[in-house]
Order: sequence, then C-alpha cells, then structure tokens
Amino acid sequence: MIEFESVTKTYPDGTTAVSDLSLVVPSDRITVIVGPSGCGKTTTLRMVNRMLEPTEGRITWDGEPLSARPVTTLRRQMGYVIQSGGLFPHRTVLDNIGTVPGLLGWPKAKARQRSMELLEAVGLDSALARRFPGQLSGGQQQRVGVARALAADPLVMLMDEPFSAVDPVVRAELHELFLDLQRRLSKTIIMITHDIDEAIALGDQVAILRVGGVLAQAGTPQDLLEQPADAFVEGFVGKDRGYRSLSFLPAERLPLTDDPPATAKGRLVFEDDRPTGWAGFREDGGLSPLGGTFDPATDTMRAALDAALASPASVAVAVSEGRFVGVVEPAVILATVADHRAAEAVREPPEPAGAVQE
Ligand SMILES: Nc1ncnc2c1ncn2[C@@H]1O[C@H](COP(=O)(O)OP(=O)(O)OP(=O)(O)O)[C@@H](O)[C@H]1O
Repeated sequence: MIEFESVTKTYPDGTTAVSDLSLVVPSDRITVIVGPSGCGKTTTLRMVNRMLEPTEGRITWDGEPLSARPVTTLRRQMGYVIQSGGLFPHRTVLDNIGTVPGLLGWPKAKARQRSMELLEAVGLDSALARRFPGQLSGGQQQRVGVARALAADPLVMLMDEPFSAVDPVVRAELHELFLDLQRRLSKTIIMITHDIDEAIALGDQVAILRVGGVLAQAGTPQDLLEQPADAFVEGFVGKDRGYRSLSFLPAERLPLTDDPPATAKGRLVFEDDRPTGWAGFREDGGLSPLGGTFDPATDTMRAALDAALASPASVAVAVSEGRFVGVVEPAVILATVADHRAAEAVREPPEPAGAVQE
C-alpha cells in the first residue's frame, strides 16, 4: 500500500497545493482522487513518482519512504498515463508501447512481442501497430497510452485524467476496458479526475479534495453517496446521490411475488415462461413493451427501480436468463432500501470510522 502521511506541498511562490493530506492507497485496488479544478490532484499524483517532492510529511510504499527509493527504479515500477495518451507523435504505435521495455534494454523481439500482446489486450487491431498516433482516434490513442503504461508490467499505475479527452460513448467503452483489465491484472491504481461520476464508476476508494488540497472525505463510492461527511461532499456527489447509491445495493433481497395479475393493472403476457410484454395499456389492444427487466441474482436495486419506472404497469419484472422469476412494485423496492439503510445505520456509528479526515 501507498500511504500519504500528513503531506503538504507548497510551491516556491507560496501556493499551497496540497495541505496535510493523510490517505491510504490500498494495493491492487483503484483509488480515484477527485475534486474541482486547482484542488491539487495533479500535484498529489506527481509526488507519488517523485516528479515533485512533498514540502512536509512523507509518502511510504509498503512501509518504506519513497524518498529512500532511487527515482529511476521508482518510475520503472510505476506506469504513467496522461490525458490524450501523451504519445510520441513521430513513433509508431508499436514503438510507443515499447518505450519502457526499450529503455530497460529488452531484446527487440521480446519488446515487439510484448507490445503486440498489449495492443490486443487493450482491444486494438494488430493492423494499427504501424500507424502513427495522429492516424488514430482519440479513444484509440488513449488505449495505446494505457498499453504503453502497462508495457513493463508496473506495480502501480498513475493515471492523470486518462479518459477526459474523449466523448461520452468512447469514455464508457474505455471504462469497461479499464475495469476488465484491472480484474485481470490487479494493479495498484491512483487515478485523478474532476468527474465525480467517473470516480464513482471506477473507484474502489474515492478521495474527494477541496481547493487548497484538503481531503474532504475518502471512502467507498457507497460511503460517499450514503454518508457524505459535509455539505461540500454532499454538493459534489450531487443531488441524485440517494438514487445513485442504489447502484451498490444488490437486488437479491427484494421480495418478489410470482402472481403478476394481482399486482399489475395490466396483464403480463408470456411465451412459454418468458415475459414478452404487457397487455391492457394500448387502445388498439396491442402489446406494450416490458419496459425493462432485472435479474435479482446479478442486478442492483437501481436496475430494479429503473425496470419498474420504465414499465407501463409500474411493476418491475424479474427474469433469470429471460425466464420469469417474479414481479415487484416500486413501493416495495423503496421500502426494502429503507429497511436496509435503517439496519446499516444501527450497525455503523454515524461518523464513518476512518473515512473522514479533517
Ligand atoms: N509549478 C507551480 N507553481 C505554483 N503553483 C502551482 C504550480 N503547479 C500548480 N500550482 C498551483 O497549485 C494548485 C493545485 O494545482 P494542481 O495542478 O495540482 O491542481 P489540479 O486539481 O490537478 O487542477 P486541474 O483539475 O485544473 O488540473 C493550483 O492552485 C495551481 O495553480
């Protein structure tokens, strides 16, 4: 794990970018640092690979101060990804990915083979290997940036707004790729972003900074949504935080009824045991679409509520591999969520232990 111990960074002109930051970054997990512009995110990240040194306090890695490790060794153990990939424009994709293996003196054939493997791992066609960065889309460049950072198999990945320069659709694809890679590779990742939705979607731990580099709160996304430490965090995570926190609650605890006509105003229509639509909502007698379904074994309360809201009958239909499992009404979903929250509040003290650092 990497630990910030009361770290302060003041630039020579007197600007304090990071102020008394204490934060534990667990190994093999994604920690996202998020906050408004100028709150010290980049400064924090750059102290980890010693591009910058703290003015006060220290950072340790597995108990050893970073300052005790030679900078060159440290940088080889830490991949670095920046916005837009930061690729060398006059080197091919393959040579870009092989940058660090090249610096480490790997034999050419081994570096090439590793680069081709990584090209595939980030979902790019091998035909792109000979292109130059300018001949790639923004999303493709970003994938190459991730592949380059992974080339020497670093223990730690530092990522500075890696997905901010692409449109929302490409960003969603990159998020999926990134989470998939992380499931396979389990790196210790510190990512920074100004986008709280991205932080919540990707972080195992999210640390919210306020301007002046003061930690407002660190915790799991669910902690931040359900128990914001103060008005700043509450404002930052957004007004719909109650709804979004449903994404972290499994739907499996929902009581289902298997008697749709008793709960629905219309009638659920089946083909064999697969629900296909609702009857009774259209004047021409036709079927209305289901609107949405959820699988109680794999989906969340949010998916269940979405399914209910999208249904013409205002009833969420639960399926497993397309087969009918039951139905549940939105009021029951909300009551189940309220019960869960009440039980959690009893189990945990109101101050989230260890998560709030003033
Ligand atoms: N070299 C420097 N000299 C003086 N002040 C600096 C320097 N670099 C950054 N700062 C200041 O330190 C503060 C934090 O900057 P930093 O770049 O770490 O913030 P950030 O959260 O990454 O911002 P953004 O989201 O806008 O990139 C800002 O007030 C910035 O102006």
